[in-house]
Amino acid sequence: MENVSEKRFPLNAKDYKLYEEVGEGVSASVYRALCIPLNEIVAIKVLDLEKCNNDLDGIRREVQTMSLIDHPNLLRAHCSFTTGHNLWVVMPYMSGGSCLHIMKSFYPEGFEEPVIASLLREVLKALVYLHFHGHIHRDVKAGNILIDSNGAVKLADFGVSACMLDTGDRQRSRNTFVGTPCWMAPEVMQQLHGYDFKADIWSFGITALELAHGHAPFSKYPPMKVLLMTLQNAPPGLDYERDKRFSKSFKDLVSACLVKDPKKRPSSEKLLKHHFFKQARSPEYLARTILDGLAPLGDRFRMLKAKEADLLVQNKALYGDKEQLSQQEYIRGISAWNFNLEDLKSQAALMQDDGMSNAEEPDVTKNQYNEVVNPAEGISSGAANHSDAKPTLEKEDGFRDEDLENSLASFPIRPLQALKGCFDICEDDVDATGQVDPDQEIGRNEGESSGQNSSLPHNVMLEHKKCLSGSLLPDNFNSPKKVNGDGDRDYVQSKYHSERNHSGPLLYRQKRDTNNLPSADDTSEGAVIQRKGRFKITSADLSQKGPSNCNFSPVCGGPTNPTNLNATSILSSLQCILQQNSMQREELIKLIKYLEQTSGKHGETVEAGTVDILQVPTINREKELLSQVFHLEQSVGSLVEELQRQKMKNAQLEKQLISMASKGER
Ligand SMILES: Nc1ncnc2c1ncn2[C@@H]1O[C@H](COP(=O)(O)OP(=O)(O)OP(=O)(O)O)[C@@H](O)[C@H]1O
Repeated sequence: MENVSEKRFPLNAKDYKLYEEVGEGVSASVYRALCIPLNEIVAIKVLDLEKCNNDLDGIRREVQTMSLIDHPNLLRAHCSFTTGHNLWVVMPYMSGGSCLHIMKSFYPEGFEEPVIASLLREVLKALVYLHFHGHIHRDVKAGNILIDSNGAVKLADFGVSACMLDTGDRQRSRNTFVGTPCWMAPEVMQQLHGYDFKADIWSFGITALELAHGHAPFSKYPPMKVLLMTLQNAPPGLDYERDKRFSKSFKDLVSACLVKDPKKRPSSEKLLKHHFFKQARSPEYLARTILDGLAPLGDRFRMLKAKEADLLVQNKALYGDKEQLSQQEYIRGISAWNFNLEDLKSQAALMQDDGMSNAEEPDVTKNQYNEVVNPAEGISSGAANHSDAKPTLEKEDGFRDEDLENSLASFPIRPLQALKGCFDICEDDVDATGQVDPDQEIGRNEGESSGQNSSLPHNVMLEHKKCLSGSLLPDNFNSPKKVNGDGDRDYVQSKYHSERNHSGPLLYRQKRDTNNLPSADDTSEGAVIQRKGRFKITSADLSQKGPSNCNFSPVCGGPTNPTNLNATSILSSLQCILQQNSMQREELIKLIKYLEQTSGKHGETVEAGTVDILQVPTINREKELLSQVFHLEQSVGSLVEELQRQKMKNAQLEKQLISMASKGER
């Protein structure tokens, strides 16, 4: 590996003496160390390559970026090399640690404005440089703003940075899902049109709020909720009332960055000219103000770690391992947030009930709607001036149930697919087309009516659901179109009436078939002779014979003029009844078998009883259906006869017309 610094840093582990740990990330631990030959204190980031989930490309990218950059506000690597299964990245030691650590230890309520301005200006300079060279940092946050003993500020962590120019076609926007949820721009979450440098400007705005409050907006929420809130709520901002201590220019800066439409965000270059930065001071000022009297970084890190461990134990009792672990990573502000679909689902489920009682962040969102634009100064605070802020009614927590539902319905498809490459997504849940597993759909749609009998095995449950839902015909039987809305309502009604008129399922089928009526031009069954309502008589029907005069109401579910029906539809109805009958039998037999098996342990009595109960109605129903079939056959015959008569009448009329016409010509 190369050595990129002017000084030649050795590429051998034995030339370094590792001291205490001073930081920890997802895949790395950072140590204070001594470079023995140069007698210089350095920081060494030790990455366990075996734990990096084969993301060697990402690591190579980080190291490359760290080596190539050359800007006083960017943390540059002295050198890097592998030792055993670890990668060591040697870099300048930033003894102040990260802004996040400093806030956690001494400024839990955030920094004063001049400090924030001084820090942010340095970060912005780094972003101007990165963006100019085609890089998006993608992980701008207080945890990645490091300070050295002199108050020099450096933006660190290129673990997730991306080069906009690193593909052959010089793509203009990225399509990957990286970053830390709280700081992540909405377009990065959405994955609709990719994203660009402006994603860093959003994160920069969130970082500004983080430095002002001591934590990022929504940081108390589970990641899934953060995603939804970022996408749906008005952008967070400085509150007119709560943040009185901050200037209007600061509020303006934040609201300029936190606009959902990336095009409306200023570039880093433009932002650097913002009047907010007029109050930025020198590194010495920072050193004097926020570093003075701080304990050594290693000690602070140890204390914070112990604090987090306590929190972990407390949370364990409350949430259980999994939830609490992701929260813990979250609290630490780790970038490569490792979630999977199941986590998201369970977090989404938690959201519905948690009441958000311990939430403090929603105030920000809620208050945004109360914020007033100050026309005199042309400055607004918070979301009031965000064109994309939605002035809808919200719950106290700033979160709307309908929105949550809508979002849950739409959200998982695209972002989660995009996430597939980056995180551990359960493949089974979303197929390649983004379709939901039909089995799951069945469970979701029919679960309520079926009462979710969990004691039955899955295959029996599905069959059983069909029985309970009225029609024993499969949904797509003879009718590929699914009936929605009123069609379903009719179906539901029919199932309750099916015992009385024995026409439930058939009625349903007839109704469904109306969705599939051929168009006026459809002549597949012969030319249309007569059309009444949804029925038609075609020339093909006229060739058939049979007895006349019958009543079709049991089949059609209501009084119907038999001349309105054609023989084809009646025959298909008869076939339908027969098929339905045999399917009913099959399913009943399956149920009986299942009950026989499961009740085996209860002995003979139960088994015999079960069969009796189920067999009696089956036999009765079969008889009724057979007699219906007989009636229907008669009806078909009479209809065909009637049609024949009409046909003859027509022929006679036609003859008369022809003879009258020929007389008229003469
Ligand atoms: N050069 C340094 N000097 C002092 N402390 C450092 C240095 N580099 C990193 N740290 C500390 O170590 C922590 C973790 O480092 P880093 O962010 O590079 O790891 P990571 O695995 O990329 O973490 P994350 O993904 O959470 O950003 C930092 O938050 C910081 O507190």
